Amino acid sequence: MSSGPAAPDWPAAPQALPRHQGPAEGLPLHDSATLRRWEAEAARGLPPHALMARAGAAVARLGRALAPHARQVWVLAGAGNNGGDGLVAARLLQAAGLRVRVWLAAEPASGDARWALAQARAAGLAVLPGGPPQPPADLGPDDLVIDALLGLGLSADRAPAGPVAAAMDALDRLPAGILAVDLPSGLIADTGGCAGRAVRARWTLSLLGLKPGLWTAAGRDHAGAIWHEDLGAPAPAEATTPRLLDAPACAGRWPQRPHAAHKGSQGDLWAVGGAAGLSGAIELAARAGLAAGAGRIHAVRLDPAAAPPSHPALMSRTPQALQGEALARATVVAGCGGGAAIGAWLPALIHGAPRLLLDADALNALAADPALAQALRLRRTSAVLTPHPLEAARLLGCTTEAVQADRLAAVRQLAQRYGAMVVLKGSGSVLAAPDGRCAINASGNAALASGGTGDVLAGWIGGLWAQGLDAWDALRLGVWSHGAAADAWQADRGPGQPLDALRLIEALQDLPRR
Ligand SMILES: NC(=O)C1=CN([C@@H]2O[C@H](COP(=O)(O)OP(=O)(O)OC[C@H]3O[C@@H](n4cnc5c(N)ncnc54)[C@H](OP(=O)(O)O)[C@@H]3O)[C@@H](O)[C@H]2O)[C@@H](O)CC1
Ligand SMILES: [K+]
Repeated sequence: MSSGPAAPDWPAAPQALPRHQGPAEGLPLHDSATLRRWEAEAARGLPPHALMARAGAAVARLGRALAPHARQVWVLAGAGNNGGDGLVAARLLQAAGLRVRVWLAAEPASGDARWALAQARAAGLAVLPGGPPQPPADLGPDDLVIDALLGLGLSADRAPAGPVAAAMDALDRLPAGILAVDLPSGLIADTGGCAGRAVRARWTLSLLGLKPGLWTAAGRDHAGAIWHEDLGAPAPAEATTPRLLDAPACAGRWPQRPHAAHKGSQGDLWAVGGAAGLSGAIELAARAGLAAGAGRIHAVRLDPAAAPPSHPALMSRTPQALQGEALARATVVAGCGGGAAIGAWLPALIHGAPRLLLDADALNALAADPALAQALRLRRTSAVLTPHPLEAARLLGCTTEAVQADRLAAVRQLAQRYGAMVVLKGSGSVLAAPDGRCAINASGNAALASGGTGDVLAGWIGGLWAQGLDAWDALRLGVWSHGAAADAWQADRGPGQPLDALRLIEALQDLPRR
């Protein structure tokens, strides 16, 4: 007979899934209102406390896997159901033989969390609400900390104060890895903003459904590596539910390159910009289009005094060359380094280019001229806009802060207002189409925060689009692979180094096309 601790009563629940598993169009990302509704519906068909029991078991199981050498665990639990999940995990981890200490913010109010507390106490855990959050003195780097302070029930409009704030202070100073339950406490599930502040976790186990805020705005900096546990009740998704844009969502979507391909079969890309002093931007876009595999690349300088492209495979053109047959066949990337001069050419491009991507100064021209916006809306074929937050704010007539406060809402509004597909760049780029589809990009890192990487993105998307992909696929693949190239580059070097735009193009060429 075993003399060790009793085996924990792991309730039956599906294994936690690594994040790269899901349907081809991408894992659904659910907003908090939808999850609340779904939680209530799922709970109706289950025995009492089943969802919390499964959630806590999944947290305990993942914690054991992520910190296999942990000897002790410190669980910080709030007074809501997020804390209840933490209390279930605490009980199971203790039953598995770990030394467990629990700090509880206040006496729980909900029935589920009260049940979890009673079970924990019955199992011998000393849990007294309140008191200063004091970590175990000998907590080491291999040990585990569980952040169960705040989850989906966070009130976004008030910064944590009192005991919860004190617990967050304590979490800031710990040597051990932090596993956040459902969300890093303080992170706003729907937007990725922070309610004043948020915990920086090493790992997050997202429960029931994945939340958009884990991947955009401040989410990436706070969530660490993201895991998902659907609690045996995967939330249903609709066509307009945002999707996670990751490697599986892009697999098999690269343009075809048949053996008999020739430059005429791989599309004509025209990069239009290059005002005096800004010719580098257009060259970067054109080179990226070339790297993407477009057949013929034309670099159009709006100012004859601008330097011609230096890459020998690029054709230097005047804007007058882009009309008639050439325009009717073209994929046009307009605005990189375009200066104010691009505005005069936009009506013809909006009217005549079957595939049109607007970036940088073309977006500024669009924001300043309602007639251009109207012409864009009336186009019968797709257009793509690639604003960064400041350009998005100009296009929406609001502040950059307002755009960043709800990036998904902003990109959806842009897609509706301009009748175009839009990527709002920044940490966790968000994408939307006028028909309501949207996505959040999971790839990319801060190495991309350097001059010219946006020009590369525009040309890269254009180069993929020119080869016959549908606009939404070109946008999705282009955004994801741009970030994935930076991730591959960083994986070789570690974080902290910026990636210059020319090296980014090389990294894009090196990316396997699977
Ligand atoms: N839905 C699901 O998918 C499932 C949900 N499950 C779990 O339940 C969690 C949601 O639980 P929940 O609704 O009880 O809310 P929760 O996150 O514990 O927060 C409430 C507590 O926080 C406090 N508080 C709030 N804002 C604050 C602030 N700014 N600053 C300071 N305090 C603040 C608030 O205090 P009060 O407002 O009452 O003063 C109250 O004490 C979810 O994330 C998941 O872990 C799973 O068990 C099963 C499936
Ligand atoms: K949490």
